[in-house]
Amino acid sequence: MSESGRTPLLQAKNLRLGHRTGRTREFVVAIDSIDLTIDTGEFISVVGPSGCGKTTFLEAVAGLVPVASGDLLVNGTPIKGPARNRAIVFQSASLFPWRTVEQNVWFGLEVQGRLDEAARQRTRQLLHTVGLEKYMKARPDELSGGMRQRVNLARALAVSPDVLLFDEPFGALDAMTRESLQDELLRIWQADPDGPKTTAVFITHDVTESVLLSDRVIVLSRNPGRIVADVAIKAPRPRTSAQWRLDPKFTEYCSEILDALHPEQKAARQSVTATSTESSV
Ligand SMILES: Nc1ncnc2c1ncn2[C@@H]1O[C@H](COP(=O)(O)OP(=O)(O)OP(=O)(O)O)[C@@H](O)[C@H]1O
Repeated sequence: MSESGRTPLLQAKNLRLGHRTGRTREFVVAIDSIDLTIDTGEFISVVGPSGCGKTTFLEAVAGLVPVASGDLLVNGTPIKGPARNRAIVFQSASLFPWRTVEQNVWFGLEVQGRLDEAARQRTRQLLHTVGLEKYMKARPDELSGGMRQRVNLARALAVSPDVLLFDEPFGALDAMTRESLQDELLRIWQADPDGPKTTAVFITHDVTESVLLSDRVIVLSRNPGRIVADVAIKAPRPRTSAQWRLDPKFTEYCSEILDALHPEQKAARQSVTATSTESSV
């Protein structure tokens, strides 16, 4: 059990990650000496400068990048490779163009040999949740970028993973679509009255997005990535986007995270009286 009394879903202990590159296969460190515990049901965002190792961390949790040293555990078990209990939502929706929307959503269940009536029912329910039930029979090329990303999200949720990994899922969308999908994700995440069963690790460059969605925001330093701040976002759930964005505490959290990201700019930021909350790393 962790301090919160909840079961740790994910644990990193003195974790070091990197990549072998070039002809000499030289090891380049991406993440260094990270200690992190994530509880079941928590929504965690990871922010940090470009190249600090956010994607590398996510890929290691997905089992796509090996652990160089230290430990990386899911449910107390070392991660050795990809597994059913972890699903990724990438920046660009990687849908099969020849399959309909519903066939894309139930793809993971089909691969697992679980495509029964309950799976079809779950698919319909998820498409209703993401507002796409009318498009069940459509092909991906008939959808907008935002709609495709909704299908992507429904597909990841369909396999009921223990942990859902988001690699800047809204990064390629225009500002309005991004905001509406952020609101939607917030709603979906809080839809279960017993609390979310899925744990989320969400990579983003957008500080406001991290504060909007998360229970905690982890701030990484420049390459190699080390944790420089772990900010608990104490906003009650269910929270609504419109209400939470206008709360003065929302701006305070954004400033705290920006200060951790760019300590050299802290004094300049404090001298600006009217600060904008639309901030990217
Ligand atoms: N496949 C790879 N082979 C070699 N080096 C890599 C590979 N992928 C990433 N790196 C290096 O590892 C470091 C961390 O990269 P990573 O993509 O994890 O950072 P990031 O924080 O996600 O960056 P960004 O925000 O720009 O997406 C960088 O120095 C990068 O050049």
